[in-house]
Amino acid sequence: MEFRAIPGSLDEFKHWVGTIKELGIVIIAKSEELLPVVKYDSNGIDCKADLSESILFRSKSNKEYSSEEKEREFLFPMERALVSLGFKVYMPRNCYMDIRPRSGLAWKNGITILNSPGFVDNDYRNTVKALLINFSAVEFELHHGDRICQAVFSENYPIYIGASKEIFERFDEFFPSKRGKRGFGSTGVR
Ligand SMILES: O=c1ccn([C@H]2C[C@H](O)[C@@H](COP(=O)(O)OP(=O)(O)OP(=O)(O)O)O2)c(=O)[nH]1
Repeated sequence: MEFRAIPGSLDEFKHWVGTIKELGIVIIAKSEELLPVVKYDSNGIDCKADLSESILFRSKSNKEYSSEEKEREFLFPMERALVSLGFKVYMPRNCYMDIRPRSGLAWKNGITILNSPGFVDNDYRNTVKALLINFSAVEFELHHGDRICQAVFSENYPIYIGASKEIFERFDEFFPSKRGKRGFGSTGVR
């Protein structure tokens, strides 16, 4: 898989984006620290936990932990958490993205992706998220920026990757779609 840096400034990006739409995948992280880690020798990217976004927990425990300025959170045994990955993605038609567990976390800590593989629709424009579950008997400590899952694409397009808060926030203006920001059961069950 081929990775290329994208223009960082908003003006350059606006100019560039028109020509790229059918040619490649675009990943925009909210900040440099949340840029997914590119693995040149595979089709995957490692995605990081963004704890500055709220996490939706379903707790089975009565224990309470205070998180230190959202630098860390605890995932209790059998608890699930919807964790933001701090980036948005655009994919050309027919391409989709899978969110998959990391084997090391599953083996060492019992942490996996509950809806594995998570399916990111081609027209989804919100922050990509990971639905984690702790299948171990002890709580798991999660830190901001931890690599918690990996993403793979269904098609072999070049991947244009960069970090910009401004572009991240205005992402759906550049890549309008019918679904927009809706996901996670937005269409109900009937
Ligand atoms: O691991 C995941 C799974 C889904 N999503 C987002 C992108 C996806 O396009 C959207 C909807 O996912 P899916 O179609 O699997 O869920 P649904 O329950 O059918 O939701 P909807 O009714 O919104 O289609 O949620 C993620 O960010 N990560």
